[in-house]
Amino acid sequence: MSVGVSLDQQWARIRGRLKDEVGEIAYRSWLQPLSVAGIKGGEVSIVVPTRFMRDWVLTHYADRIRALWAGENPEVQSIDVVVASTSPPPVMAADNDDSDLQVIDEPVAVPPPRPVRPSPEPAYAPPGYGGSAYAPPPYGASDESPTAVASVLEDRTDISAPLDPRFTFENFVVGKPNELAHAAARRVADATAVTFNPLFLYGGVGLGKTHLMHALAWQIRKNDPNRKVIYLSAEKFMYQFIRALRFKDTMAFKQQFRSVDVLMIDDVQFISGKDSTQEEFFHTFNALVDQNRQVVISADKSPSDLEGMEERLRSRLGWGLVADIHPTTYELRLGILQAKADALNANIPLKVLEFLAHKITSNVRELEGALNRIVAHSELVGRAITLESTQEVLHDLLRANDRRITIDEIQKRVAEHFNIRVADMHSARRARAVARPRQVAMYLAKQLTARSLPEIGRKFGGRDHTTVMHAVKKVEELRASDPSFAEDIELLRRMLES
Ligand SMILES: Nc1ncnc2c1ncn2[C@@H]1O[C@H](COP(=O)(O)OP(=O)(O)OP(=O)(O)O)[C@@H](O)[C@H]1O
Repeated sequence: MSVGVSLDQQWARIRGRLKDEVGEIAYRSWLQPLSVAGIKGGEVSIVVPTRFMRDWVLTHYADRIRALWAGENPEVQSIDVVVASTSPPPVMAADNDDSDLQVIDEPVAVPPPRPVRPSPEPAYAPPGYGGSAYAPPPYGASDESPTAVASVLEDRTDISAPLDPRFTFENFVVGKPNELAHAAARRVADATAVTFNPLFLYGGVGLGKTHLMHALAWQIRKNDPNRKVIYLSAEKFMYQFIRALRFKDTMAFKQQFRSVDVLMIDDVQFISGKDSTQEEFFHTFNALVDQNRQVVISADKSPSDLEGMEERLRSRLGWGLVADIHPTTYELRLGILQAKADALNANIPLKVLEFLAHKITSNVRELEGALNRIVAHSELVGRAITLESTQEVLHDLLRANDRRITIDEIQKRVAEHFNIRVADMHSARRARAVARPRQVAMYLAKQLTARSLPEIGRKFGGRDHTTVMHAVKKVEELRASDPSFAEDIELLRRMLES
């Protein structure tokens, strides 16, 4: 039949339209590997390399492909999507628009299934058939790279990551900054029915997200050992997914993840910008939530702030309960230090713990590291822990933790505290209600930053350094004579330092 070439051209045009409509990444993932075997009785046969891809194309793109075909060729009424296999398909190469397209009169011959797991090869490219029709799905952004895939091939451990025995609820110290996240994790762990789904925990580095996730998983396992809980990092999720693609094993991958009672994914920000992993994650997530299975996610930012995440995923992640872990306060740091010192059975003077809680404000991981260092040092040299030895042993860490508080921050905090406008810090107004907070801010700027008096003056509406000196003196006097004023200042200082 002479229509072969025109069918070829039609398919090329349809592919062009699809690419424009769905975008480069989705096109390369799901549509580029498609090829057309022919047309028979008004039905176009489309060949895909895997069953997973067939399911995907049928659910996501079939209607559109059919409509585009009907637009191109009035003869077309339906499409059929079939899985190809190891032998070269009797079709045009998806990437080779010059090849002739055969029109077939027989149903597409579907070659026997390919082995599910070819033996791992060092090379990234999957074994293609005839080197033509199959283009490996792209792995989203550049990080999903051949090297990543290669390293993943070695990793064939259980899908759930091991839980750290130290990360339990019993060992988690609760304070204001983490009380909501802790209560939510406890509720989910002890609930018999799914309450909020997903539970989304977020907070800065080293503030206890992983600890809480593990604690939750331990608790669920303890309450009901039959519940299937999978905990893993988003990074590992991505590697598993890549490996599944690599081995054409995506159905097993899906089944594994979609048959759990509780799915916990840590550090989900890792898949930002990795579009194909996000896509898969999104579907896994939806499938579980639809079946009323519990999903728990952690991240370093709130769902709405996760850049590089697809909008629909971000909004879906925020549907349940979003609980944040705030930076630690002095009290929480001290509480954590005391708990860890007890656990280590170490005899550490309270003033050393207070000193550490005051100085190491970055995160709990560093705080713990500092404690371990001074304990180890004391054991090695056989001397008791003192404030002096602590300062000596930790001098590098302490320097790095010298918080650089800015004058802007001080002005903002003080203005908030006294309920005045930040602009009043710079204004010429002399009313007491404004002038006193301004003096407090100047005083704190002198105490908490390394700025000189003239520099501070400049930041307060170009005031003279003598004005700053006067403010510092005045605040010191008031602190000495008025305990509630002194308390206010102390509170502000702590807030700024935490
Ligand atoms: N409230 C707490 N009580 C006791 N230990 C804590 C607390 N918060 C954090 N930790 C400890 O601090 C360390 C770091 O915590 P974790 O690994 O959970 O942080 P994270 O928020 O997951 O960090 P990252 O963002 O790097 O993944 C752990 O050893 C953890 O046990």
